[in-house]
Amino acid sequence: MCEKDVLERLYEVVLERKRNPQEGSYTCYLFDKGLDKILKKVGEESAETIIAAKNGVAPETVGEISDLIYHLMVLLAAQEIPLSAVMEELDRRSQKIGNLKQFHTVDRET
Ligand SMILES: N=c1c2ncn([C@@H]3O[C@H](COP(=O)(O)OP(=O)(O)OP(=O)(O)O)[C@@H](O)[C@H]3O)c2ncn1[C@@H]1O[C@H](COP(=O)(O)O)[C@@H](O)[C@H]1O
Repeated sequence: MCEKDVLERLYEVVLERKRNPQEGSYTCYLFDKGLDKILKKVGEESAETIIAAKNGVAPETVGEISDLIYHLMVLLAAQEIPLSAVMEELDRRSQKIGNLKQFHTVDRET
């Protein structure tokens, strides 16, 4: 099973929670709390990802990235942005290689 399938299934579950709230659902708790709470969680999970990566413990980094991706899915659903919009953007970018801009090269040399 490829990563895209997992993401699509996760996004579907998140959308389903938004449409049909369920007791005991953490996703519903986030939608109930609203956008500020969802954004705080995205920030928190981003910071935890950075610290886990800095500590160099791969399973912790994987866990934090998974938390971050889940909360990003909730953010997409909250903003009514389809996951396919992100997939299409990534796909569009994959058509182009050699994306390093000239000024990045200069930055590294100085
Ligand atoms: N992928 C996830 C997922 N990743 C992380 N989390 C939850 O995110 C929370 C993050 O933990 P924290 O300690 O940072 O937060 P907390 O202290 O529990 O709560 P707050 O700080 O947000 O108040 C935990 O409660 C995790 O269980 C997730 N909750 C749900 N999912 C997916 O969503 C599906 C539906 O879940 P429910 O909505 O709970 O039914 C699940 O089957 C999963 O596929």
